[in-house]
Amino acid sequence: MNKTLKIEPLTPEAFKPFGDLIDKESSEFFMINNGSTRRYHRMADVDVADNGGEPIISIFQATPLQYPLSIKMMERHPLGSQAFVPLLGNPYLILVAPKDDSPDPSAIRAFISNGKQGVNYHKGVWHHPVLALTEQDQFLIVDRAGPGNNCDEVYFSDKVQVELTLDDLVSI
Ligand SMILES: NC(=O)N[C@@H](O)C(=O)O
Ligand code: NI
Repeated sequence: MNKTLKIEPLTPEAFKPFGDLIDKESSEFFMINNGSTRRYHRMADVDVADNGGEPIISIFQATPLQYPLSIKMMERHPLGSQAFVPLLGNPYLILVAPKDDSPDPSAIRAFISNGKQGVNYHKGVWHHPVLALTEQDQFLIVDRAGPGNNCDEVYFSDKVQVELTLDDLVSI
């Protein structure tokens, strides 16, 4: 199977099958703190309690991979959600595939965040490990610590060729 992924802009509707957008621009807010602060309330839920899991907050500092990128694998977290919030405002890529026993390479979708949009992968959603586009980019991560295996990785056979190029980046 040969496929070059088309990179799509990140919108709540497009990302809905995979999780939540953590994005002020597409969220409601209400005023708090005597009218000095907007609260963009509950953009996503932290779903990590299965099997005695607890929510944790971490920072990832990521190095960009080489492009064009051949997608060799996808992973999922069967016991919990995983949120990525960009800390430095840089665009980054997101690769996801629908929940299934194994990731369907033909169903992989690529999105680009404008650098102000975070994502919260729902439990069990197949995704590629973080894809920074800027050297040493930083992300706040909210995911799960606890017992049990919470990371399934599936490597594609050599017959599967899924490419990600930056040539046709949607201007965002
Ligand atoms: N392994 C790890 O903590 N990171 C991945 O889950 C990822 O999605 O980047
Ligand atoms: Ni992950």
